[in-house]
Amino acid sequence: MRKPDGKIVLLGDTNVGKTSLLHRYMERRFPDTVSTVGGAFYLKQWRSYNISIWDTAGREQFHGLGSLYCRGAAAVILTYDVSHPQSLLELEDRFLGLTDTASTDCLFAVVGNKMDLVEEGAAEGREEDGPGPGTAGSGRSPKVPKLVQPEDAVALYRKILKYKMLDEKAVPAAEQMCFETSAKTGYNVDLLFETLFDMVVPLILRQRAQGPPQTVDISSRKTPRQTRSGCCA
Ligand SMILES: Nc1nc2c(ncn2[C@@H]2O[C@H](COP(=O)(O)OP(=O)(O)OP(=O)(O)O)[C@@H](O)[C@H]2O)c(=O)[nH]1
Ligand SMILES: [Mg+2]
Repeated sequence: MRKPDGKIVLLGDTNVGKTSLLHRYMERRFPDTVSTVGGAFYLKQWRSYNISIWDTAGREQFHGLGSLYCRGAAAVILTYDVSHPQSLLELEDRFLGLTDTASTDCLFAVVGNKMDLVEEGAAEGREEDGPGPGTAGSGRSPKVPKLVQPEDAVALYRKILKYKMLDEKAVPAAEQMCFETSAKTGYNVDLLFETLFDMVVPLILRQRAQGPPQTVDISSRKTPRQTRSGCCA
């Protein structure tokens, strides 16, 4: 298998729909899902580049793995559920810190999923393959109030930039990086992934131009003298 050229990671609380979004994009389906254990990835060829997309487990017990998956990531998709405000708060409290291991010029997308569930006309798009089985996904679910607004996602995006000490003018605008999606209907799912792929490609090219990461040749270093106590001098 060819080494991926770039990596995108999905993060967010359990049940927000990370696995479903990835299935919808890669397999064009909305299958029944089980809560993810650990993580899994898909490889997507985008133009001449291989991009790995990592699905992570949102459950607390797997939290420690998040920063491992984020290592060197070119983009992170922070996912919440538009009918569940706590899932947006969790992104800041529990998940943002995991991205410290991502690439220094990592891009961030903030994604509100399950738009089909909320009382708003926007996500009433055609279902690509009809309703599939599953709890929240089966049949026509009764609408619930939309409890997280796009402005809340934009506010989180600004907090991310502050946390990362990034200049707002040097990164994509919040409006470009905050999405509302439905894995069930497919609403905005292609837009989300393909916008990110296009943004990640220049990053890959930049990394290639800079060459491989600087390494230290430890074989050429002198062995430190040992002191009597056995410590290194
Ligand atoms: N109505 C609706 N249900 C969704 C949507 N996306 C996911 N679901 C449902 O929400 C539940 C959780 O979806 P998953 O994709 O497994 O959630 P997850 O974020 O991967 O959860 P973890 O793996 O535990 O972190 C499932 O019952 C899905 O069918 C959506 O866009 N609309
Ligand atoms: Mg999952």
